[in-house]
Amino acid sequence: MLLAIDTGNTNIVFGIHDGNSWIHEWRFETFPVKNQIEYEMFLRLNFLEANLKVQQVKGVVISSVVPELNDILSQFTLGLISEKPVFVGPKIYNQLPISTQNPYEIGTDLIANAMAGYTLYQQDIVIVDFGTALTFTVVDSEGNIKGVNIAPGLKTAIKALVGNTAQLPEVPLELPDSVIGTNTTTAIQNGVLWGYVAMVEGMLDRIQTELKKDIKVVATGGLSAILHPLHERFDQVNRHLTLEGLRFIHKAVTKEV
Ligand SMILES: Nc1ncnc2c1ncn2[C@@H]1O[C@H](COP(=O)(O)OP(=O)(O)O)[C@@H](O)[C@H]1O
Ligand SMILES: CC(C)(COP(=O)(O)O)[C@@H](O)C(=O)NCCC(=O)O
Ligand SMILES: [K+]
Repeated sequence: MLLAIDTGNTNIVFGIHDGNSWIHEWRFETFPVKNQIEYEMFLRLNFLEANLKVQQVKGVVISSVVPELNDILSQFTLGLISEKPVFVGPKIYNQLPISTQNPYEIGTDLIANAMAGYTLYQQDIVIVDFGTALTFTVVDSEGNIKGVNIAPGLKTAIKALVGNTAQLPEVPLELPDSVIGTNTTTAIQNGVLWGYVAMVEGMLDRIQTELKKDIKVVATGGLSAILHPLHERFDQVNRHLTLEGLRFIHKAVTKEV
């Protein structure tokens, strides 16, 4: 069994892969940061509930875009599992079939997304990740990461709006049927959510125009289901794409299946 840890700015996702599929996915909020023992307790409890033994884990792979957590994460996994974790970062990039122009200026979750996109499809692809940030990662059919675009994620955009205005409230992340808002709630929902539908469509169009070719689009991330009108524009929504990428990275680095 493989334990893959995807540490984002909102959630730490712990995925357990049994060689065939992701049999468990546990989410733990990233902030406030906890100590080693709390992460260990969280995992041990989940293992217990899932009727699994920690000793069944034969490999660990970790991505973190929250540097203050890096040491805590590798330390606590070493306390549980003697296998040294594969920590995604520039030091291991030369062992991967993908390449990036700027290894110190790309999130390791985006490296994982690119690795999954390349390994699964081996064609020009853009991965749209709806997390705390909304990211577009463009990878060509040879595995070269052409570039990345970063925008505020859906919740992040609404939080910024609410935080910077006196009268605007938090609203549910639901797309109204009519694109013209008729009250405060639908005004914000339309402005942000339909606005983001248009932004994602426009961004994909511009990427294709610049590359002068059709490019496959795969969506992932906790908020990938919200903008459902985009789903006809996506070739696929794959909620496990980042975990998949981590699994492929672990495989490439350890040469294990
Ligand atoms: N299974 C889920 N169902 C609905 N919303 C989710 C789920 N998982 C995550 N989210 C929401 O999606 C947002 C982004 O999550 P995620 O993609 O995990 O972000 P990050 O990788 O930046 O930590 C979060 O605000 C979270 O509340
Ligand atoms: C773009 C991100 C904030 C996305 O994070 P997430 O939404 O998954 O929490 C993350 O990949 C990151 O911090 N990247 C660093 C990019 C850079 O150093 O240029
Ligand atoms: K993420």
